[in-house]
Amino acid sequence: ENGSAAAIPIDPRFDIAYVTPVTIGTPPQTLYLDFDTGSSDLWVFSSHTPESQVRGQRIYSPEKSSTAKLLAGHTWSILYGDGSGSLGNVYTDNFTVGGVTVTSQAVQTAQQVSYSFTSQSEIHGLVGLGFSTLNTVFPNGQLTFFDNAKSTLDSPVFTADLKWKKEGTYDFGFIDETKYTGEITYLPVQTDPGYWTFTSSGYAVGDGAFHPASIVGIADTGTSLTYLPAEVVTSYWGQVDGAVDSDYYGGYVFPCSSKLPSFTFGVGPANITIPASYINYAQITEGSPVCFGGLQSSSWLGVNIWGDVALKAAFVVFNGANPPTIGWAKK
Ligand SMILES: O=C(CCCl)NNC1=[NH+]CCN1
Repeated sequence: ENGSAAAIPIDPRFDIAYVTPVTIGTPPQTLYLDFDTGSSDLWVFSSHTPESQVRGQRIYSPEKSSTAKLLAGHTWSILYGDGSGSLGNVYTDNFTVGGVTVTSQAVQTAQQVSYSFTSQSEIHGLVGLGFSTLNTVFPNGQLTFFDNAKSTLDSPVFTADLKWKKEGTYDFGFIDETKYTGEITYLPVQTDPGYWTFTSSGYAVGDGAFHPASIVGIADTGTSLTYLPAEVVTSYWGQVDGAVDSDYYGGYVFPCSSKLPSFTFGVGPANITIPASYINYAQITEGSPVCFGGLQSSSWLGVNIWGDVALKAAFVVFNGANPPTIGWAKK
């Protein structure tokens, strides 16, 4: 059975993250979760989360679900690239997204969450869509929702159609031809250690020359911005009046009044262009004349991340066949 679910930006001002409605248990409990191709744990705020760490989030209460079963002796603990994290224990229960149901999905209930999760009331947990090898449940790693659902889908794929300051969609099991233009370019995926890792064929700043390069990075719906090698982002921000790489603000900032170029990245023989407006990410604080860039250096990260700023410029196919591939199309 295929499915389709909304990807809703959690903030009307800028696209920090996108959440998608899911139901868990019997009777169904609805939560809004952040679908994250950059990790592989499905965890939720729960009745096991200390109330001091819950600030407006909906919670999953396994004790209120007749189909919930404790996965005895199993725990989990995850740390994300941005320093946020959470930990807890594990149940299995019925899990439905956009009409696709997995019975006995591992649902990781949080017993601790870091402050950045506590402070974001619109995110009630995450659904990892990376490869299951990254799952942190101990002693037995669990399968992602997509790995569990794959065999019931018409095709072992899911697609991301994220949008700038608008609601997009995640589709499961099929490719909706109305959501993109031209052809989809498929690239090989390196599945070790478990991210959707692919190699971009280069970049261009605005209308400038295309620079062939091999940029190895991950397609990560769970990261807001895009982090690329220092020489790439330096050549981009060098074209922006007043842009500086600020230690104080923790990245490239620029005068909100400055004109930004677009950014184009290669996907095989094709390319995707990120409009300048997507890279004008946000004012430092409400009303500030200082703006924070959506394109930042990856040098401190150790990995290049094609986050939402890049993904929302494309229609992206996460093909879970053997071998997996990733498809990119303009839209
Ligand atoms: O952790 C990462 C980066 C992996 Cl290199 N992405 N996913 C995510 N989820 C919450 C914050 N970031």
